[in-house]
Amino acid sequence: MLSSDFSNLASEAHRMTNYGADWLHMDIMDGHFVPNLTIGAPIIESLRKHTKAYLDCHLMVTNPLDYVEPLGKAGASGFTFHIETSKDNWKELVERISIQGMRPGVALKPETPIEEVYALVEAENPVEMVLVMTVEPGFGGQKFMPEMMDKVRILRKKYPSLDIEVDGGLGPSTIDTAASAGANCIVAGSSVFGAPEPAQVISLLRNSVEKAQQTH
Ligand SMILES: O=C(CO)[C@H](O)[C@H](O)COP(=O)(O)O
Ligand SMILES: [Fe+2]
Repeated sequence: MLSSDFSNLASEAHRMTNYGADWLHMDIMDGHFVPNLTIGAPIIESLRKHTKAYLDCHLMVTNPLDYVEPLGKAGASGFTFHIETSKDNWKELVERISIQGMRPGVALKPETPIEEVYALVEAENPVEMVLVMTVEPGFGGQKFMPEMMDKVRILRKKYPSLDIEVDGGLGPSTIDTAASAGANCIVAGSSVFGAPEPAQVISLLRNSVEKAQQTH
């Protein structure tokens, strides 16, 4: 939703779910962890009144713990924090996210090694999704980094049933690379919002993932 018209968020959300989107990816940025500022819990709360869609919140903030309760109460569905901000308190974070009824996920920046998330996937209270950033976090419309696919391949081999999300620069020209590496949750902002027929792009992305899953 980073590429949506923020002044018409509810109608943009309806537009995307009608076009076939399964989830709405909500980029929460604090102007500190990343040099951009977007939305927070009040806007998620407002949007929740207009849609039943899964709100997949991606926390690009320095203190994700501060956002758990507000976002849980606002009706967020998934809460994905960055490992770079949470090396010392991820266990507490995951536990509190689950208590708030949200699905915990962990994200990693391009320069962060994949090994840093293994403990979170293997924990007693594990994260349920790993988000592999395929651009530097902060802005939409950047170029996909194919070299991040090594991380996706390693994760898919190690954890066959894990949800692996890729985020940044995904669209018709990059989806096959991500899908064949093993990604099954695809975030697409500019390629969908910028398309003359967004429904066609969404269906192309889905088909690519389903085809790759059949051949795995
Ligand atoms: O987390 C993000 C940026 O930090 C966005 O989710 C991501 O960039 C999606 O936008 P696009 O598809 O335009 O690259
Ligand atoms: Fe994102």
